[in-house]
Amino acid sequence: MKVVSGNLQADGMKVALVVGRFNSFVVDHLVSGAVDTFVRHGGNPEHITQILVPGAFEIPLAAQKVAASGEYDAVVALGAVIRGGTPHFDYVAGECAKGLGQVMLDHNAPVAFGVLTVDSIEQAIERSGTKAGNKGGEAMMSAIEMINVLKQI
Ligand SMILES: Nc1c(NC[C@H](O)[C@H](O)[C@H](O)CO)[nH]c(=O)[nH]c1=O
Ligand SMILES: CC(=O)[C@@H](O)COP(=O)(O)O
Repeated sequence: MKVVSGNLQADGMKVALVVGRFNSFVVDHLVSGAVDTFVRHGGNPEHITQILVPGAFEIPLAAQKVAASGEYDAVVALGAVIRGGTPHFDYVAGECAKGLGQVMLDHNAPVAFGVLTVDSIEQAIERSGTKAGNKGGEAMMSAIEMINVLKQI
């Protein structure tokens, strides 16, 4: 049996971070986690472009334009959607996830989902560099692995 898998070497890669600024007190830590992970795996921080958009709802459109440009090996989407008292959360988080999935398949390009979709500020803090890790770093790791595995298929 032949097994195809991707390693975590990021040297030579160009990555775009598409970042929703909403809840920036959390999102800033996701950005740091993503950049640290890229550098720890051999990537050059100068090969990262950060694109800021208002919130998670706007991330897919910017990600689509980035993917269409063909200038980057992957898009890493970062943001934080925190549930409030109305159904708003479901619309914002749902459209963000759906849109990013669509961009990935339409453009045949890796798109990593580093957007927190959480019920509380506590859950967001836990997942942005404290007790439950850093979802920005995890998303970057997935992007690196996907870039490398797709090269081999
Ligand atoms: N409530 C959150 C939002 N809301 C803003 C939307 O993303 C969007 O910018 C607005 O509706 C204008 O189109 N965004 C987040 O990223 N996180 C939230 O918790
Ligand atoms: C995720 C959201 O959009 C949220 O912050 C909105 O809060 P609310 O439902 O209380 O308006």
